[in-house]
Amino acid sequence: MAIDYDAAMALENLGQPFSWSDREVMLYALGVGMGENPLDLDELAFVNEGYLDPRELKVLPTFATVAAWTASPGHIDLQRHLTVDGERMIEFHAPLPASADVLADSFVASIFDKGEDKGAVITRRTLLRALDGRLLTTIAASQFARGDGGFGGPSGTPNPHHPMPDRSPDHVITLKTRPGQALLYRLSGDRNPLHSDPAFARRAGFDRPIMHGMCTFGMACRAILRTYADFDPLAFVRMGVRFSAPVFPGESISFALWKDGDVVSFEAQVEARAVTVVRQGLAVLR
Ligand SMILES: CCCCCCC[C@@H](O)CC(=O)SCCNC(=O)CCNC(=O)[C@H](O)C(C)(C)COP(=O)(O)OP(=O)(O)OC[C@H]1O[C@@H](n2cnc3c(N)ncnc32)[C@H](O)[C@@H]1OP(=O)(O)O
Repeated sequence: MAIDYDAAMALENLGQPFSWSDREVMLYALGVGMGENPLDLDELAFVNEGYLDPRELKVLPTFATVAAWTASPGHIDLQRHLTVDGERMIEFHAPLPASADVLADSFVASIFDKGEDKGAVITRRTLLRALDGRLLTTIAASQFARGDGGFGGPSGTPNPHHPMPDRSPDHVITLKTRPGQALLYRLSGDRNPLHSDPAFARRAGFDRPIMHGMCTFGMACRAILRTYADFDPLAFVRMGVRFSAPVFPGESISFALWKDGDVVSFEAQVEARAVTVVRQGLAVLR
């Protein structure tokens, strides 16, 4: 069924409650590959509560992407198996605590028609607030619905293009993923069978399950935390990416990073296949 543009744009859902504890925070950090080396004390701080002070547990900023994973303005009828994550942009207004009760407001921000042979790009915006009303994060999540183009909506793009600097990267950080990483990551909320069920992945045109875009996003955050933020989760003001090709669990991802003032630009490659999997990466640091 074609997207009903006016009905979809009117969707909103205000004040949906969510909560998490240190268990969800640690499970998420494990899902994006932290704790592989239990003697790496910098990453251990994200997967292990402090023995002397449990408040020492650090929260990865990109935990925001799963903290209210099921927050939704309402249903849009899409061909689910053909829908992939296209882009993400998060604004970090205040630190996420290691356990919290929050409220989520969700809206449809835009829907662009890329044509019948390409798809539709749907962007949902979610605002996470503490119970006292303080804004914690704003998340703009764009999905590329490959089977739903040509519905007659406006053409355009949700986010401005962020070009990479015209010089060699200042740093390249290569992070390994494990063959079973998506099976662990999905327990943080996104149980889309595209990441776990080989038959479902084949229906979508992939010869095996692909990695969650949000897992790659969390790994980019790890690379930036390590390289430019001294593992301080509070350093992040904003972070965004475009997913330009799928990653398969088990592959190594090389993050190319540039820093100009407070702005980190980044791209990611799976060098073994010579494919750029993340483009237009942007992180603004305090
Ligand atoms: C109801 C169900 C909800 C499901 C929620 C899903 C949540 C998760 O579980 C799903 C996932 O995590 S999927 C994994 C992560 N994502 C991916 O791997 C996608 C990788 N990207 C691609 O495959 C292609 O870029 C692809 C396919 C995205 C686009 O490739 P092409 O068709 O070759 O596009 P191209 O010709 O390069 O460009 C056409 C127009 O689209 C714009 N565009 C390209 N990539 C985009 C992207 N990633 N996001 C947003 N827009 C994008 C281009 O700019 C171009 O626009 P215009 O014509 O206006 O210039």
